[in-house]
Amino acid sequence: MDIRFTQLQCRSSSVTLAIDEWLIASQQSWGVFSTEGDVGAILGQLLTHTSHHQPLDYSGNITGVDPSQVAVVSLLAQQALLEDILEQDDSESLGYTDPKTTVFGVIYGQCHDNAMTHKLLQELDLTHLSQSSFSQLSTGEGRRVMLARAVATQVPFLVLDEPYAGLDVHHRHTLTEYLQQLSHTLQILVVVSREEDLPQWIEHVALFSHGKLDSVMSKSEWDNHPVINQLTAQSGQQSEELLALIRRHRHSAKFADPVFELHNGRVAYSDKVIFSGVNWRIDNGVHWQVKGPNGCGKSTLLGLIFGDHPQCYSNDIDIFGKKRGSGESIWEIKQHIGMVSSALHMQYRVNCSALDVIVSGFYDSIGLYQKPTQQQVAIATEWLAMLHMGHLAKTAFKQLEYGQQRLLLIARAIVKQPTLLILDEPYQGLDYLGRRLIKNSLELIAKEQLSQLLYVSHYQQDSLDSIEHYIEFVLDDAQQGYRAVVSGPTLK
Ligand SMILES: Nc1ncnc2c1ncn2[C@@H]1O[C@H](COP(=O)(O)OP(=O)(O)OP(=O)(O)O)[C@@H](O)[C@H]1O
Repeated sequence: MDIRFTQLQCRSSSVTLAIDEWLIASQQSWGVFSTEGDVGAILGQLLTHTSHHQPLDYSGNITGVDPSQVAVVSLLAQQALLEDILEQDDSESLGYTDPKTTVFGVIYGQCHDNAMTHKLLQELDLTHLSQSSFSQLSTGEGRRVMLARAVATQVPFLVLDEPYAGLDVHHRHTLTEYLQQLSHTLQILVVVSREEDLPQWIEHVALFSHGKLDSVMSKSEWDNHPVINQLTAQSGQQSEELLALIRRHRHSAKFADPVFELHNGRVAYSDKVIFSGVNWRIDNGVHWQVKGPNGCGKSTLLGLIFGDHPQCYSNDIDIFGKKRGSGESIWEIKQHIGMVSSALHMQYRVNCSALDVIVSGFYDSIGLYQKPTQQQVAIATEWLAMLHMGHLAKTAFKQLEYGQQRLLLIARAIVKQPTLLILDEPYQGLDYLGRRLIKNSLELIAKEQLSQLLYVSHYQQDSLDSIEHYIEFVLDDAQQGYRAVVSGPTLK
């Protein structure tokens, strides 16, 4: 397809996109780097004539595109599919068998071709998950299914919005090679907000700044472009301002030491053991990063701490000085914990306003069901301004782009300054500046001990200087599933 954008101006309630002139010539694949805003989501909607919220309002021209021949992979599309599948599985659950939409079914549903489905399962390292329920997959597993599903549509043009988000190092590497192979037969638009995610094989790069197409260039020109240095300088000052806000409202609380202890932890499902023999203690004031490949059980482990994993009562856990299951209420525990994760993002399906989402952090609720105090509203309003979302205070959470939703959920987790701040791949969907802002702020929160961090990210670049303790899951050939290796300066 020869796709040409001319004098395009696009505006939705929450984002804007502007392109004076851009030609994606037939056979070309492009990398798109965006400093700010959900450019990938809007491009995907424009090229497929679909909209997740209200129809997109735009002026100018887009020529040469056949929307039925374009497929999009994005975090928002993954979220929407998951919601549909949960609804569908729920509505079928009145029967005697446990309904589940399998990974195989999700891919097969697009091509109705057994051989192709098996080939895609193999190419994307999903064969072992073929009969797993789509809704129970880990984040990285789900991302790979979304890509397989898009390829199964057999359209000649793919828009991949942050295709590497949530993938572990190994799968990021294999995906790059896989996309290169695909690019020989179809056109791909890879939209990223991390400079290291632009595949080396990409020849053309479009740079978007503040939602506007700033320039187009070759990959080698991109490699020497100064934009990253400029952005890094810009984000430093903003983070200081955010920390000043957190400091202004800081309060102190005393907690038992250790904060959390898991003895011989084990999580298993009928068909597999995820991990076993996990012994882990979180001492007061120590920050931890949880590491390991997709599907090893990182989110599961954090769910045991947070208390929303069904197997948290079958494990031997002490938290905040109490044995779990000894009569404590889940709210007693949760009031000391702030949490950001893809699972929470998925659960946050109520339709409250952007401001209320942040306020709901004071009550640990999904949605807001109590009348907040004036001070709580004032603090949440300050947060919104800091995130450049003041104008969206009354906009419904569901109307916002995925990255904006994620920023709100991060603010929701931090706003009450919890003892434990659990950040399970917090940056998913954030643009470059949003990610820098949050990363710098977390670094400062950790350094000043404003909260104790439990942190998951697959990117080496996301490492926080203040985190020196690691729990890493490694596959154990001698036993089924993973075991955990803990390391850090105060541990032997
Ligand atoms: N109800 C369930 N039944 C069977 N398997 C499940 C169920 N729920 C989760 N799993 C599996 O448990 C494993 C661990 O999932 P988890 O989300 O903890 O992984 P993770 O380490 O956080 O992965 P990622 O890096 O992709 O986020 C995955 O393989 C997932 O498919």
